[in-house]
Amino acid sequence: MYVNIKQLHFKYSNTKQETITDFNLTVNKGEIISILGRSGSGKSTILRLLTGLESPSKGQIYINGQIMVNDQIFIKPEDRGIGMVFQDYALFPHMTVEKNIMFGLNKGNRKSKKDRVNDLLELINLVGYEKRYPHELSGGQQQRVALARALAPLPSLILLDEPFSNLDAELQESIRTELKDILKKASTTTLLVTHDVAVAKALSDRIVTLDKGNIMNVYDV
Ligand SMILES: Nc1ncnc2c1ncn2[C@@H]1O[C@H](COP(=O)(O)OP(=O)(O)OP(=O)(O)O)[C@@H](O)[C@H]1O
Repeated sequence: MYVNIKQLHFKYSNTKQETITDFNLTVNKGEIISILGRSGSGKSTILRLLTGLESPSKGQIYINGQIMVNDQIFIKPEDRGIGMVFQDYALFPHMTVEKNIMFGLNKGNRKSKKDRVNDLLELINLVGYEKRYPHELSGGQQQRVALARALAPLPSLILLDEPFSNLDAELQESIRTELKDILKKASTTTLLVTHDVAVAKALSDRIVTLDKGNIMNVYDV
C-alpha cells in the first residue's frame, strides 16, 4: 500500500477526550479516497496529522514506504512531499495564474519550470489563462489553479479539504466530474475530506466514513 496510517491517536491539549481514536487507513497508489463525516467528526484533524501540522500521541504514518511520523520520528511538513488544496484555494491574489502555479516549483531552470506550467495548464484545461489574476477566474477555475499549484512539484500525495465548499451548488455536478478526470490523468494519489455524500461518491474510488475520530465504514464506489 502507498499510504499507511496505523493506530493513530490524537488529543488537542485543551480537550479531555481524544479527537482521533485508533484511526487506520491504507490507500493504494493512484487511488482517490474520501473521508466522509459530519462537522466535528475529525476530518480536518486527520489532514493536519498527515501534513505534520499536528503530531499524534500514538501511531504511525507511512507514505510511499517512508515513515512520516512514529514515536521517535517526525518529518517536518515541508519535507513530507504532500500537496494541499485548501477550502478557499489560498491563491496569491497579486500573482498571475502562471506565477501561482510556478510558486510550487523551486527546482529546475526557467525553461523546465515553464514547460511544467504549460503541461499543468493543459491538464487543468486553462491554456490561454496564464496571464490572468485569480479574481478574473470563476470559482471552478480558481480551484483548478490551486490544484495545479499543488501538483506542480509532483507530490506523493494530494489532500483536498472540502473541495466544493466554495462553489455554486448548480455548477458542482459538472465540476466534480472534471476534477476527478484531472486527478486520474495526473495519476496522483488523493485523499479528500468532505461532509457531502454526493461529492464523495462522484470523486472517489473508496469512501471511509468517520464518526468521532473513528472509522465507521469503508466501501468501494
Ligand atoms: N485547536 C483545537 N483545539 C481543541 N479542539 C479542537 C481544535 N480543533 C478542532 N477541535 C475539536 O476536534 C474535533 C474535530 O474537529 P475537526 O475540525 O477535525 O472536525 P471536522 O470533521 O473537520 O469538522 P468540519 O467539517 O466542521 O470542519 C471537534 O470536536 C473540534 O471541536
